[in-house]
Amino acid sequence: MERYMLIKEVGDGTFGSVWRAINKQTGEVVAIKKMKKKYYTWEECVNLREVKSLRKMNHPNIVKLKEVIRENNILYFVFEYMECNLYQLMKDKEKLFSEAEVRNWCFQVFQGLAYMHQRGYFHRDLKPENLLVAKDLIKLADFGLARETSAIPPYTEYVSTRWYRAPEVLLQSYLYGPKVDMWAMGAIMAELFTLRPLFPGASETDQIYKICNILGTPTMDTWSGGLCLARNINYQFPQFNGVHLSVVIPSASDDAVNLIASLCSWDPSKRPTAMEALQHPFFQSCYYVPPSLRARAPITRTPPSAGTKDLLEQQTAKKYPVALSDSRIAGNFSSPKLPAMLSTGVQRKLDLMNQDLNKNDKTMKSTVRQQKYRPPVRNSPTNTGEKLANMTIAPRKPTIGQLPRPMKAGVRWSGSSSDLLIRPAQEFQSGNNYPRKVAG
Ligand SMILES: Nc1ncnc2c1ncn2[C@@H]1O[C@H](COP(=O)(O)OP(=O)(O)OP(=O)(O)O)[C@@H](O)[C@H]1O
Repeated sequence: MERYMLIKEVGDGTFGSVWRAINKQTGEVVAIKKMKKKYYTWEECVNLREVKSLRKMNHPNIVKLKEVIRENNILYFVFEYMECNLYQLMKDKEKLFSEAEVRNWCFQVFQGLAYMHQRGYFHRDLKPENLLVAKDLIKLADFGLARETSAIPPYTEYVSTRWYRAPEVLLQSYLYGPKVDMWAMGAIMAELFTLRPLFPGASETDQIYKICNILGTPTMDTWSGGLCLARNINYQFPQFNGVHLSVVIPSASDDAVNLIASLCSWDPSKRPTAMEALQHPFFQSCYYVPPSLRARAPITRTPPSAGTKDLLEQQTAKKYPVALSDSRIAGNFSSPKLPAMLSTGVQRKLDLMNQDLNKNDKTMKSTVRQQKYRPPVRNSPTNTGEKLANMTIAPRKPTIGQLPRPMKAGVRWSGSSSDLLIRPAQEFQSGNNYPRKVAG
């Protein structure tokens, strides 16, 4: 560790604190995650999920693990450094992000996800804090909960931060898969548009309540498997008709709303894969023609109906999807100031995915924000957590089209989930000191 000089703490997670540091020999700025738990042998370290999964991943939208160091029984991960996380970008934002910005980020995240899902991993804890941003680049981080899809269920331990937790996980399915990441992305994408969490549940029960409130109660048609899961744990869904997502996310285009709606399908099998999401019309403009080709070829967009094959054919034809959908950003590609990672990594994205498709058959089948974004306290991840088992929520009076009340700064609540929806905003205490901890 003497090779590194720690500069400043930039993050304090459940498992470790993260520092901006400098490699004294090379001058390179890195992020060093110092694990809180002590590690007395190397075997313990190499078996860590974060190590096992990350060392196998090499993708421009997945944060690069450079080195693992164990010194005095303390474990350090050395990562490439990223400027901030997506939550930090959202929390102080006064104006909404443009759709082009949302599109750019989401396109990249789906590429990272497509890559990791194809390699047989899923993340399981996607949330804005785990999406790291540097300029126009965004990368998946925090693989502490990543899991191999080939791992044998049941998956019983704690999974994912509540607000982004898929309904099958909330209902204690032991057989969930990569589609949990797609659900989380639907919730994150909506949050990028509104700067407020889509399903800010105050507890696991309230989490399902909030989902029902927006999506409508699941039915045999929309999610028969979910009704079984609920029955298994003696849980009764609250009754809601739901609202159209365009009402909840008014600034999003029809394409964006359509994609979010399919990502947030109750039934995991109805959610698109990451590869399918990349081909959604919302990303139609995300195809970048390198400057060298611009004079010769017009930008070709992926037809809305294009399948994987078409997409891959387009890559072969050197139409690089780089999630840079406006000309200002695209122009940056010819800039000599462009960071090396942009010039090398980004254009390889779908090429890498293409390789993986062939190689790896393990693939499993602008308005000012009205309220400051101040989520509630959350508990640390826990294996026990509160459970829905044996808990029955009496059907509440159906409230057609009722939306969660905008969250006030520092909203704190006690009482039932329904209170949250009906209490006047002024009853909420205000204050800005709420840590964004919603796990459990
Ligand atoms: N490579 C990086 N570059 C810059 N900042 C980083 C980097 N990695 C992590 N961070 C910052 O540190 C925070 C915590 O990191 P990380 O999520 O890996 O820790 P954790 O203990 O696993 O957290 P969690 O409580 O989410 O499980 C991130 O939200 C981010 O703000």
